[in-house]
Amino acid sequence: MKIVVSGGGTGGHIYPALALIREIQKDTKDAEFLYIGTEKGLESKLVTRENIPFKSIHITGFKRKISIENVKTILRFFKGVRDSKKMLKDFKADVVIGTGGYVCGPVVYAAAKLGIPTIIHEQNSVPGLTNKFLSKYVDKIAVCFDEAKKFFPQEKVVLTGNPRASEVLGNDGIKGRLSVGLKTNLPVVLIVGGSRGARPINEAVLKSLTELGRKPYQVLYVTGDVHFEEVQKEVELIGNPENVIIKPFIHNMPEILAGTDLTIARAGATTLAELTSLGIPSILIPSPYVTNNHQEKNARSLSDHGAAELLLEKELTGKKLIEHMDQILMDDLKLNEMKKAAKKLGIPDAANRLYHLMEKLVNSIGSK
Ligand SMILES: CC(=O)N[C@H]1[C@@H](OP(=O)(O)OP(=O)(O)OC[C@H]2O[C@@H](n3ccc(=O)[nH]c3=O)[C@H](O)[C@@H]2O)O[C@H](CO)[C@@H](O)[C@@H]1O
Repeated sequence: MKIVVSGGGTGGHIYPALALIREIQKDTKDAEFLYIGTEKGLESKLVTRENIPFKSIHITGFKRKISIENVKTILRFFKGVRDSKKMLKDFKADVVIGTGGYVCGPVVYAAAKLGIPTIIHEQNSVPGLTNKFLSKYVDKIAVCFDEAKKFFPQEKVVLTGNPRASEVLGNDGIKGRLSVGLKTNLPVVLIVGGSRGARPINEAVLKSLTELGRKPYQVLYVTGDVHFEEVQKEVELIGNPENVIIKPFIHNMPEILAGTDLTIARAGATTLAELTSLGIPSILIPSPYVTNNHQEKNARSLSDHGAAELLLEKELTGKKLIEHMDQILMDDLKLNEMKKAAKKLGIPDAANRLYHLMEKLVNSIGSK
């Protein structure tokens, strides 16, 4: 089977696509893949390092305000559709799956117009602009939250969960810890601001750095690639405590998560799928800068069930961060309750569910 996957911009759209590819590769040697993304998005780096054939189109996102840029985006969209059609025909795609981000718009639309079976995967509880647009044209819509169903045509929607939830299972946490220089005998707090890092989280962590150095736990603090140098400069002035390891980006996140006791993160949907699948307690600081405030809604779907604590960015300080961490890590009962609550919300077989949906769709169309 020839499978085209498209999704990009940020890790939250790319890692689910990669996890689906790996699930299919585990099951069959007969699948061929083509990933269509943009050169500028994180996908051009992440996909090529996995040795998956990658092609790009040029496309930008819509601005919410009326602007001349939007006219250019419309022109780029139609050019993107033409380029995608050519790529899909040359590759002879049997099915096309979009995992979100604006690059999916022209690719999945082109596939639908060519009569190729199409699926979109929506990670969030509130869908993005591209998936809402595409929902009219695609055959199936895979969602990760029941709350997301109401935004789409009912006959197309299936709850699959996020394939990344499956991929993070069964990894070696000790190997993960050793890979970044963490000790094996102390609890680990992972601090990460989503795939691109988050300045407000970085500021709060820097304010609490000295205090963190006195704690009976260790911290893996991931700054985000673009913020790393700036953070390092500050750290040189403050001093880097021995129990705090600082990295720009983590490429072996499944192993790292397997060795993590508590996570402090933004509330990107893919991160949340990983945390619930593994049953990792978290303190979530949703980004208020996203469409329809969807990260807060994502976060509440965990915090309402006791799987996470919600800390709004407007209330975020270094002191608050440490208080929350201490309260959870110093209380075994609470930690265990949160673990159990998180695990209950996970969909660990999500990759298989999405793969199955894809196979069923291709077979049903093939037999018409
Ligand atoms: C600002 C923005 O628009 N963010 C969106 C984006 O977030 P973002 O790209 O930050 O997505 P998520 O937090 O959902 O997922 C990040 C992914 O990157 C991985 N990772 C992260 C850091 C790192 O160093 N290494 C690493 O591998 C995580 O394990 C996870 O698989 O997509 C999500 C999923 O649609 C949305 O919910 C978010 O609102």
